Amino acid sequence: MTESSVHPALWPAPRATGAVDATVTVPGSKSVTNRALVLASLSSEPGWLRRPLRSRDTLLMAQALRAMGVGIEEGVGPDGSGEAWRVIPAGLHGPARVDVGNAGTVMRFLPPVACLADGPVHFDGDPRSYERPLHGVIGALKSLGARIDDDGRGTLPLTVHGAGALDGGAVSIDASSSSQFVSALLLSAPRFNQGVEVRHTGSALPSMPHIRMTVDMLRSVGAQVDEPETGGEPNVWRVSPSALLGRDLTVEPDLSNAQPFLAAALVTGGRVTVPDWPLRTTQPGDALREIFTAMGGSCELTERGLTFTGSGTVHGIDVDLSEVGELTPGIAALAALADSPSTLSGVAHLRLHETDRLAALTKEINGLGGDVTETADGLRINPRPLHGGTFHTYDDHRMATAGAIIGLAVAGVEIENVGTTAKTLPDFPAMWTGMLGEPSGAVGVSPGALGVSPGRGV
Ligand SMILES: O=C(O)C1=C[C@@H](OP(=O)(O)O)[C@@H](O)[C@H](O)C1
Ligand SMILES: C=C(OP(=O)(O)O)C(=O)O
Repeated sequence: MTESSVHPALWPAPRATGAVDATVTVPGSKSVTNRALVLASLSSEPGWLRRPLRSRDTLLMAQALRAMGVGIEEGVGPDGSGEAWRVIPAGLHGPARVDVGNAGTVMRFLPPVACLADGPVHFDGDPRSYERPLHGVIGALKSLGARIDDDGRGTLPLTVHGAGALDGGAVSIDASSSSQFVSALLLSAPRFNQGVEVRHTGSALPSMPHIRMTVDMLRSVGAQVDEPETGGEPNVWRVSPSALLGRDLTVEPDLSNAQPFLAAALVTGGRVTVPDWPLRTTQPGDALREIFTAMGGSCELTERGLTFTGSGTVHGIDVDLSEVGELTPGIAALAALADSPSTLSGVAHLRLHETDRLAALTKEINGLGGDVTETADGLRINPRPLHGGTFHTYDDHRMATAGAIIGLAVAGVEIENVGTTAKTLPDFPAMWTGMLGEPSGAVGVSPGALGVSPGRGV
């Protein structure tokens, strides 16, 4: 959690004075877009990616793959509907330079791809990328036959000396600090000479839905995957060597980015509809239906999408978020506005996300008068009346959206560097004010409609 010395403009988080009633079209999933880009680049034929997310993380992924020789062109999709990317695989080349920014998916998914390039690929990124764990990927690739120059700390920067191919085979890793280590090795494995067998040997593995997403997407392009959830050995994933198919894939809306909008319905006792919410998905954000229902709302999922309705009161919750860690900042924000205490557990690994999210949430919510305590693996949150103030984001998109949720109910919250939402949701400020019914922040909903519960601090 490093506070930047330069403070980009403060964004006055708009306060809701009534129940929201909005339909919010949420852009594509970061996790699906970046997996699809990698798989399409490794395929043996061109493919289409419709409604891809265009945000910092996905543009960095596209730029990196282009730097290695992949064609990624703008198009309108095979049936003429909607914006799309046409991905044209090619022999992967080095020398190349990859800027990972602070994207976990780019820094973890691409070193295995770079092993297949025919020259050196240098990886660098934001200062925070030097602190985020990469040891599982670096160590595994070295033991599978790769030559990597790194400084031995298990982080960036590094250079992968691609040899045009990688042996692959069996490897053991400790992925308790990030599920992305497992996903990274599986995604490129069909192109390794012997495929891969990845065995997780550490303590609990976080973010299992994201590993399911990797397995599902690999299977959808023709890869053969054996894994624990379909009868395989616990904590072991095997991918056989094979060619991959080019596909025409439409990216689902990012359900984790739907979180702040659904939260607005919960906080204001309003209603928000997210069109195209998938009926079946591996995205962890789908768990919001259950979590936010437990926190006081109700939802209806139809072919059209998800409609979530708040009751006007936010309840505290005791919940293990290990499977859905990226939802923690938004849930913590709601918990600070609730009518009873909350305990969020299973998310120690969030200390190594975009920032140390447990420290950042504690400091910023307490800075507004809250009562948040860090535990060994999460947060304990006692709701208290909050007051306005600056909510720092530490270059973390989900800190910015968490602050905006609090700002709905607390006057005078100002978000420092709301632009950091560009990591996965570049239009967030406009979408937020649009949801609230005003183009620029002042919210003109009739007063009195906002159900106020004791702990909310409004
Ligand atoms: O594979 C993915 O797309 C992701 C996996 C998770 O990472 P961790 O397992 O490191 O938490 C998640 O938090 C991140 O936002 C996206
Ligand atoms: C942890 C996250 O991102 P990353 O892909 O950079 O790990 C996140 O989006 O919450």
